Amino acid sequence: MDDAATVGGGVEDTYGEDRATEEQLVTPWTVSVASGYNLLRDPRYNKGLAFTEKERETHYLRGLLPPTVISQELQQEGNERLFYKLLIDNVEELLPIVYTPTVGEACQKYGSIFSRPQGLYISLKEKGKILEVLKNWPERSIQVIVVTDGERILGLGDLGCQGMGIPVGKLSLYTALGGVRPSACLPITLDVGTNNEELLNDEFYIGLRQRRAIGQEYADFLHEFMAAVKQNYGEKVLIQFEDFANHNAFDLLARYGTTHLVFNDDIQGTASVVLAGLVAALKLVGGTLAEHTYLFLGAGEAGTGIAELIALEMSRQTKTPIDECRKKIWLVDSKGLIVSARKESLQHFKKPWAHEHEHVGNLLDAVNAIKPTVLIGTSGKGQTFTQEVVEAISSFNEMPIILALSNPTSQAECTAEQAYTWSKGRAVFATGSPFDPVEYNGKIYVPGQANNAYIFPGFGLGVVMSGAIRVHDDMLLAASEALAQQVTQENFDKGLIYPPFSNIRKISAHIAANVAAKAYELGLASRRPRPKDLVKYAESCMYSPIYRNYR
Ligand SMILES: NC(=O)C1=CN([C@@H]2O[C@H](COP(=O)(O)OP(=O)(O)OC[C@H]3O[C@@H](n4cnc5c(N)ncnc54)[C@H](OP(=O)(O)O)[C@@H]3O)[C@@H](O)[C@H]2O)C=CC1
Ligand SMILES: CC(=O)C(=O)O
Ligand SMILES: [Mg+2]
Repeated sequence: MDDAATVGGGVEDTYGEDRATEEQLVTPWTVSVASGYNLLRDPRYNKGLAFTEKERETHYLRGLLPPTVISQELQQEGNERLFYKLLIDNVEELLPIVYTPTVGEACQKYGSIFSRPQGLYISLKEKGKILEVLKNWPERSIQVIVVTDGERILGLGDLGCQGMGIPVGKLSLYTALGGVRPSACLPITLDVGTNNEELLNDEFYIGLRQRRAIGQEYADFLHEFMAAVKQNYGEKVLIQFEDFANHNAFDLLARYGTTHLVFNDDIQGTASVVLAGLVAALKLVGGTLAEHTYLFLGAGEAGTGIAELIALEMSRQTKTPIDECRKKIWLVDSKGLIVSARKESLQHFKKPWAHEHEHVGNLLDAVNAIKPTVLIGTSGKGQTFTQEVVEAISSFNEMPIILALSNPTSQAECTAEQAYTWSKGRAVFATGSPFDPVEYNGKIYVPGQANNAYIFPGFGLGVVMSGAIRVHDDMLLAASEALAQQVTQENFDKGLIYPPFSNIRKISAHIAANVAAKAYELGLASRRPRPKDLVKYAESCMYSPIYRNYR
């Protein structure tokens, strides 16, 4: 039986209050019905001018609102359902505000804009008491946690405690794009200090003013957190690691992948979305995955994560050992091309990519030496796909595939305009942050957005709705396949390798269904019986922001 299991009469004892002995501490939660002024101040239940006459009468709202009653569609105020309705109905327009690039700026300024808690802050001060801190969060039935320690926020570096904007933003997409209800989502920032001097000296900084904990201290803190989450929410809560630095991210995933339901969005979600884009791109440029040659700028979480999933899919398709497939993929890091002579000094996640080749010191030389058909930027450094680089890859490819994945916009390896102009309109191009369409030689080019936001909401829904207990690589491939299948001829005709975000709820339902199907096939799904039509089931599970009627 798990920790949130039933007691005596089958009543759920989520926080163990009924089972607690007299010596054990319990949290005195109360539940009350909101009415009057308090109801209007509660973002979860407030409907503002959309309260009906009857609701105004029964909930003591007379006089607190002007007399007019208007529909949700016309409302201009702020509450949770209205927020999600607006976001879902205008997703393409609002994504850049809720998500990259604006979320990056919000993190940079989080100290000055902090007003109310949107998630849990768990700092080193809480060591030994993390379970108690989790119990302070008012929601008990949590299905998805996005957690960061703020060390690699987008391509903006260490933003410490102010990284909270990322879990908050990601989880709002879980709801808007994937239909996971907001009350089941919990954003968490683990504050283990920051090495960002500017923040340490900023009077408005909201985090601990100390340098980052490392080594055993860090590992113990994370271990307490992971154990507390499992104890409090059970085995089936999905823990999404987000924007950790790579020296911790790979280890955390390996360490907890066998004991918890964990997913690293930067390594795994990004890999799944990029593989989908590449599979779709092949319809435009021709060839199979194995017939292409890949060069990455950036060999961290995103770069090596994508490389590994491409190699895995290639290996499945060609029935060739994965080691052989890896040889089609090359990566450049801050020291140049990753080659076998560097193997000893490489971080472990780079070692599989250290192929036989002479030293190459920079990207341009690597492009000319490797002659890739696909160039992928995951360096977090802006303007690194220079004119020479784009011209070089365009000189030996009719249609080079160029993905500038680094976020936010300021860190993109090149802009859409640069990619189309320098490739003379021949590049199949997508970016991590959104770029407007570009007119080149009288033709309009629409860059797609290669961002893990296509994958994680649907992936998470699939995991949650099937009651999966572990994440398996095949579930990432399933998500990727479902996304690639959603690209229509109309999208291809515009040069797009991703479907528009305006259809994202439908796309997410397909991704969720494919992921759930794989979880059942692998014996990892605990929800029985398996729903027959998983797409319909996914749609039926999705949160809708339409106002509910109050008694
Ligand atoms: N579009 C999307 O969905 C996603 C985009 N990203 C973006 O990708 C970027 C990287 O993220 P992530 O992989 O997690 O970061 P990491 O820190 O793990 O990796 C960065 C890599 O880039 C290399 N690098 C840095 N500067 C240069 C340079 N000037 N020349 C060559 N290589 C360089 C680093 O080299 P070294 O190892 O030598 O230090 C490292 O290998 C971020 O901007 C992030 O926003 C991430 C996830 C998803
Ligand atoms: C998109 C994302 O996860 C990142 O840039 O880190
Ligand atoms: Mg990220």
